Amino acid sequence: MSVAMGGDETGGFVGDVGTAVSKFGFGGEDAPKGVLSSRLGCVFDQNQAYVKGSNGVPLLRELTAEDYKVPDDYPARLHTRSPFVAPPQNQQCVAKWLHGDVSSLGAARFDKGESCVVRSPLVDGELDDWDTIEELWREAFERAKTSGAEQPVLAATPSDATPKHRAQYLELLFETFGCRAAYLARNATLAAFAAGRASALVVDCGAGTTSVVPVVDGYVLMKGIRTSKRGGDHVDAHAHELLTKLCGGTEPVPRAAVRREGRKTYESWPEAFRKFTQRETVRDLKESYGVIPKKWGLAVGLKEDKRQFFLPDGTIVDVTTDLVRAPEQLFEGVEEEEVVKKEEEEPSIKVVRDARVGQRALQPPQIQPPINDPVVAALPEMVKGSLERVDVDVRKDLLLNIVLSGGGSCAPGTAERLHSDVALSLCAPFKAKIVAPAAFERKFGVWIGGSILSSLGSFQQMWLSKKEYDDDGPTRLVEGRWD
Ligand SMILES: Nc1ncnc2c1ncn2[C@@H]1O[C@H](COP(=O)(O)OP(=O)(O)OP(=O)(O)O)[C@@H](O)[C@H]1O
Repeated sequence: MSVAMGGDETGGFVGDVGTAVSKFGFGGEDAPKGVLSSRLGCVFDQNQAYVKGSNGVPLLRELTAEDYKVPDDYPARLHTRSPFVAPPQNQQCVAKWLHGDVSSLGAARFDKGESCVVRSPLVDGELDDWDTIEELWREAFERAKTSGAEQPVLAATPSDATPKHRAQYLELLFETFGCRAAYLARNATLAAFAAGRASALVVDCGAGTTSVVPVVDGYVLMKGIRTSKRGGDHVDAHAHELLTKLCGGTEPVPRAAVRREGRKTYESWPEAFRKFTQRETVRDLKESYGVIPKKWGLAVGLKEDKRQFFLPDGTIVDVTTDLVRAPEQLFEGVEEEEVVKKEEEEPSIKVVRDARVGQRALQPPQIQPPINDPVVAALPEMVKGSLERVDVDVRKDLLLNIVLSGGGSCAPGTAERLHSDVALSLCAPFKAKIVAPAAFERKFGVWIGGSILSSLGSFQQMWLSKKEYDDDGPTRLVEGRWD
């Protein structure tokens, strides 16, 4: 039995936890009330850890040297998955979460000889760190002065979230937060709703990943999902490299180090934390200077007021066109073996985008490799690959409704470039239309879609009640109802 909510009770509390930014607020409103950084500083209790007891129940015990052993896959993770400090093997007790300016707060900890790791709720687009997800919801409820018991809660999940992760999400909402009613919606469906469409091909450029997701009549066509690890974080890493070269090989000094007089401890910060703080400067630069040429191969001019950039320590950098074009990385595909080569011998990276687009324009459509294949595909290729996986009948409609969503799609020129490259790679008589909402709506599109959905009168019977949860359990509910 579903909970029917009527009258003033429509709306609920809506949350979209992202890799870099989490958005929370009340359904029915135009914008999220709270926009929180998803990257949280985490200070562990130095002496205690949770370990699994024989019956699976978490036990608290003193840490041993064994717990601090760096996992075997540490360097690989550092490079390919997350730029942050890896926690010890066993899960330690969190002594304190740091919200807000994690760089400064973390730096202060290091000054005092304490440690701080930075954690993110998603890794490679997958819900990964449930402690961080819980903490973000807790903080959001507190700031909004509400709770799961007071009103229904709608949570946005990645479009390709697995049933296991969706069941875990339900457990979190019903058991940890005592929700009386909840609903899980997929990101792409919500972004399409926000753009006023029930059917669309949603191109979501987030921080951790970029995905292309076909949505038809409000349902995600799972087989058509294409995901790439090239998101805003990847662009930041690329811009970081270019900026360091421009500074003569010296890494930019992070703001947190400048504020802390003389930056005495800066060099001794752990490598991963230093990178995290440096990326903030790079992100500022990318968001205020970054552009994508409207057509492939087009030159980019530097505006008079955007030829120089002030680093936090006062150094002035002469900006280059390569640097402002960093967001163009989303349109470039690279073979994974070549990425590996790049680590060993610097200039061997080969961009395959131009070759591919040029050839594909003359060739009939080809069968694409499977979803999440080892190729880091360029955005237009992902669009094409996604369309090739869905029914021929819906392709035309999807092509006329390519909806841009996510903060990473806000770089000027993204919509025009996508249109140009998609037209070039399609070689079919189809026309493509890009729906590019205003930057604000792109950044918060998923949340806005959740806000619209949760306040529709016809949606109120869709909430899942606590009784249903208790009767069926999360796994059965997820399988039977949402997947
Ligand atoms: N004007 C801009 N130009 C380029 N990138 C931008 C701009 N504004 C924001 N971004 C980038 O968008 C990303 C954040 O977008 P968004 O909030 O959609 O991601 P997220 O939801 O946290 O990540 P994900 O969807 O991968 O989980 C960051 O990488 C940010 O730097």
